[in-house]
Amino acid sequence: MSEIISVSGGPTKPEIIAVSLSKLGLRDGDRFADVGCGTGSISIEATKLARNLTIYAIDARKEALRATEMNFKNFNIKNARILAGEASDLLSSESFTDTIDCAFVGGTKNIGSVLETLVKKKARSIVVNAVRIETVVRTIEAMKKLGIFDEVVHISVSRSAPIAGETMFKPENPVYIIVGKKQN
Ligand SMILES: C[S@@+](CC[C@H](N)C(=O)[O-])C[C@H]1O[C@@H](n2cnc3c(N)ncnc32)[C@H](O)[C@@H]1O
Repeated sequence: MSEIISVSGGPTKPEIIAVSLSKLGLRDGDRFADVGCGTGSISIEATKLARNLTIYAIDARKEALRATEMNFKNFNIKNARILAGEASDLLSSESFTDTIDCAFVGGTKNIGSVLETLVKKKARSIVVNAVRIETVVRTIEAMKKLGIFDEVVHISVSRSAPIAGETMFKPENPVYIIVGKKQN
C-alpha cells in the first residue's frame, strides 16, 4: 500500500478521520465534497465506506492540490474532480451545477459562506473539523442560523511512544468535530 504524500496541515490523523466520517453517514452513490482537501486523505478514506462516490476535492493551495492529485493516483481514486480555489466561490459559481449530498470541511476559511453554499447545494450532512475555539463558535453560530446544527464532539487523542524500553502516551492537539444535518 502507498504512503500518503503529506502537506502542511495534513493528513488529518486517522482517529479524527474515523469519527468525522462516521458522523457524516456517507451512502453509496453520494456526491461528496472534501473542502480544504489538503492531501486528499479524507476522500481516500471515504471511498472505503461507500461505493461509487463522486468526489469534489477542493483546495485554495497549489501544493495541496498537487499532493491530492498524486495521492488520488497512488490510491487509485476514481470519479474525482480536483478543484482549485476558494470553496464558496467554486461551489456557488454558475459553472458548478451539481448538487452535493455530504461534505467534510477541513479548511475553515470563510466558513459562514462555505456552509451557506453547501446548504444551497442541498447537502444533507456536513462535518467540520476545527482546532481554534473561535472557529468552533463561528461554525456553531452559522449552522444554527442555517437550521442545521446537530452536535459538537471534542476529541483528544494520546498516542503510545517508546520510553526507556517501555511505553508512555503523548497527547496530540485536540480537534472539535462539528456536525450539521439537514432537518426533515
Ligand atoms: C488542515 S488542512 C486539511 C487537511 C486535510 N483534511 C488532509 O487530510 O490532508 C486545511 C486545508 O484547507 C484549505 N482551505 C481552507 N479554507 C479553504 C477554503 N475556504 N477554500 C478552499 N480551501 C480552503 C487550506 O489551503 C488547507 O490546505
